[in-house]
Amino acid sequence: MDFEPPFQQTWKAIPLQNSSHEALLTSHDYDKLSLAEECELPMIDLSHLNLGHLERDKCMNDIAQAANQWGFFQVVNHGVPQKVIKSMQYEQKRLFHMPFAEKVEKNFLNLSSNCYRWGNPQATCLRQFLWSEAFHISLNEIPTMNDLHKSLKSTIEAFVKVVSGLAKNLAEILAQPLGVKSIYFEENCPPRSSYLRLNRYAPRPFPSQVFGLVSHTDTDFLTIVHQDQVGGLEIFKDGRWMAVKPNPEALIVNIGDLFEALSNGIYKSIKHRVVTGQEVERFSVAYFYCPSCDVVVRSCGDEPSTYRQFTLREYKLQTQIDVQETGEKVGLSRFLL
Ligand SMILES: O=C(O)CCC(=O)C(=O)O
Ligand SMILES: [Fe+2]
Repeated sequence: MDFEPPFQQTWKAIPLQNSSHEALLTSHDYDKLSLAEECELPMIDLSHLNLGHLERDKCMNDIAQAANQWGFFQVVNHGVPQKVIKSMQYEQKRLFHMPFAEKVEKNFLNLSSNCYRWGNPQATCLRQFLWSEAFHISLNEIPTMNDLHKSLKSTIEAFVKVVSGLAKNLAEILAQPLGVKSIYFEENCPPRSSYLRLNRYAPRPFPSQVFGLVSHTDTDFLTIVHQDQVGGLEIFKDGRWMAVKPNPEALIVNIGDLFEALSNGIYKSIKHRVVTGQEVERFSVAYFYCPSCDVVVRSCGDEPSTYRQFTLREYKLQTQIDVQETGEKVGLSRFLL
């Protein structure tokens, strides 16, 4: 197990006020995590976009409705070949199962130094600790990735190629009812401004649940996620946490903060988190569809804007400050008018 980051030691080193780590694990706060009810996300069959006018319009309407009412939906017949998904899963597992000492090396894969992340260095209490590791890769960096891992690089390239096309299509469909010009994404989201995140959620060594990812919203226009069959993704809907039922055929799509701002709150960037399993590790890959850092995002439509305009650069900077000061991202509410 030389690939496993030292989760347990780091977790134990987090100072506690009045309780022991073991006592906290059996406390009410931790136990109630397991109560999330399972839900199936709205299902969109994208093959309907290629049928007649009526089916196409209904499909587009269903997408906009899901973005408005759930902020999350799943798509099938999405055009990402199973072969590409399978090799992504294979390469991802191989990557995370490399020795921890290599993964933390500065020039590992020839990616930027903060690309590999594990745990949560900023955690000031147990509930902020993450029992997971990730490679957060700017698409900008992929061409210069280390050729020592050729098959990983070519798999990432193949995956990104199809998923970025899907992200753009979905964004354009979502833009239509808002009256946002269909060229908007072509103009503002160059192919290399997006991100890919490979996630591994390590099995937790004790019975009570801990987070793989704490509650958050995504900082992008939209996210496309492929998760394996282990489960653990939860969304906050109608005042409670609901567990997303895995579907082997589907990709998950969720609205990010930038689309919520652009749509003036019509599409919802909702909170989600990942709870880890006890016996098995879980893998997921997320594609974050983003504009260039200096594009000004402003709300569309005739209604008074809920949020002031901002750039992604500004938004990320604010998030960094908030995380440093409070341990958490505050998000869109920082930009309320
Ligand atoms: O692992 C998942 O299912 C979700 C990942 C996620 O929310 C993220 O990377 O932002
Ligand atoms: Fe997320």
